[in-house]
Amino acid sequence: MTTRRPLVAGNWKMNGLKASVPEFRRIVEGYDAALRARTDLMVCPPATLLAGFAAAEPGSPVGLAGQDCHPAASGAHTGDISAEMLADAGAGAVIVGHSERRADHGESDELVRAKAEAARRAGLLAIICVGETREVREAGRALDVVRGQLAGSVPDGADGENTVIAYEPVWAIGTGLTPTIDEIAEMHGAMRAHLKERFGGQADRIRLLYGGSVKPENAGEILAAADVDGALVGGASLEATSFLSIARAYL
Ligand SMILES: O=C[C@H](O)COP(=O)(O)O
Repeated sequence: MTTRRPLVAGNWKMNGLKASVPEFRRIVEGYDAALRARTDLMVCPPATLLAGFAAAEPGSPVGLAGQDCHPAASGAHTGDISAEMLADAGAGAVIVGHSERRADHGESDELVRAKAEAARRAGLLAIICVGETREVREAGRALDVVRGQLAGSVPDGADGENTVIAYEPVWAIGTGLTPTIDEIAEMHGAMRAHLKERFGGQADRIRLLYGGSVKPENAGEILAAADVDGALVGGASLEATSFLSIARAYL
């Protein structure tokens, strides 16, 4: 049986200023030997803070990640940031295809896949997000829709070293609502089965995170669900205390 090392990643979204450096430091200080032995920890700050966080804690065991990247390495793309730039700023990973980007910027599966390929080109771990809307779940089509997103968004050659998948039901993000543990396990099992059809044994090495209203109060139950290899945390990652408390569910 393959052992997957858990990953707890904090997506700060469009939150944080230079004044947030001490909060990041508290996360680094709280990532003690016991936690390090059990789980990877990562913070995904706004791009403006990446280099500052990296400089504030050089060599930190807490990973840093971007929240998006352009498919191209460089060029005339005003306002965009490439995977290479994120790597240069100190990131080791990048989130692609978050539902907020799919909704706010009309990102398609094809574009998300190109971004994941760009992440690999730059040597970054791609955290590829998928997840259904409330309407889709209520219509009983959640599994099919997420399988379709995986088929379209995950590049060929994905493996445990270059890819993490985050299942984030759109209706659970920032709402305090979560699927039942059975629903989470069902979805993660379906995602694993889909990845196995395409990638064979490598699928057992790809970590599947759950995201959507993960809090210290529900982390223990969610992180113990079958085929859940960690969490992508939004709001509760902004404070070191709550973020670390979620990671401590692994102790
Ligand atoms: O990327 C993180 C997710 O969108 C979850 O956000 P949330 O924990 O605030 O619900």
